Amino acid sequence: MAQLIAEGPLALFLDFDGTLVEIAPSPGDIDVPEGLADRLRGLRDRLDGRLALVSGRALDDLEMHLGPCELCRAGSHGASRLLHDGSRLGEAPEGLPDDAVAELRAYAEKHDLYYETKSHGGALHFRKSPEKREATLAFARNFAEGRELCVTSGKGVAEIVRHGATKEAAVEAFMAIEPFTGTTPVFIGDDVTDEDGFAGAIEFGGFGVAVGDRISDKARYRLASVTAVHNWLELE
Ligand SMILES: O=P(O)(O)OC[C@H]1O[C@H](O[C@H]2O[C@H](CO)[C@@H](O)[C@H](O)[C@H]2O)[C@H](O)[C@@H](O)[C@@H]1O
Repeated sequence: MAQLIAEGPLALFLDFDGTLVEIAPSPGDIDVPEGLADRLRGLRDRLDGRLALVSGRALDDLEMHLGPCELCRAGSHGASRLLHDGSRLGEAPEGLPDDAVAELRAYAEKHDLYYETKSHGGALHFRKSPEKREATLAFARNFAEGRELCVTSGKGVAEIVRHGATKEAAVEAFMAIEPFTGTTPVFIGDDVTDEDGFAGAIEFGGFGVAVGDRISDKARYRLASVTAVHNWLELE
């Protein structure tokens, strides 16, 4: 980090689950290291404000776990973006219609999955029953077809999202404004949707860093674990 910062102005984009916090059996079970928000604010200051969290979670969910964070942040896979002072960057995300949510909930209940409401879509979690992966993804794809929605898959989850809700779009939105613009972006993430974030970083002359074992198509570097991320970012 110190070497990169010394080489030129750097912007950091950080995924949340699986990157800053360990994956847990269900979304509400994560263990957020004490003082994480404080340490991220320290890193933000070290980067003169050029740090943004980019998560699949809805922003209110992210803040429920982190506390008021005063960081630039994108939630809902990039669809909802706030600046560090809480002002909005771009449009607010649009939720799914009530009948669509009811149908997704009913499917989750019937198949004993956890349904997570998102401000831009919904997520069917099958982490506790990995054998349900293919059937859940097939249902989600079929559901999205014809509704102008699309499906993203992640670790133990099938998510129904609106088109354009990508981490690449989030990187592009932040890189278009001060203090990010003209700097070199680095995106760190562990999951499939982070590939879009890596693409966004590459677009602006930067690079991606993959976390964990997942084979990445686009990342230039790898960090082995959440602990390695904390060490590299000097968040300890
Ligand atoms: O982009 P991220 O910040 O990494 O968010 C991706 C998804 O994270 C959450 O689900 C994942 O983490 C859960 C807790 O560790 C885990 O139980 C689940 O299996 C994972 O898919 C979150 O619930 C989703 O909304 C995010 O999209």
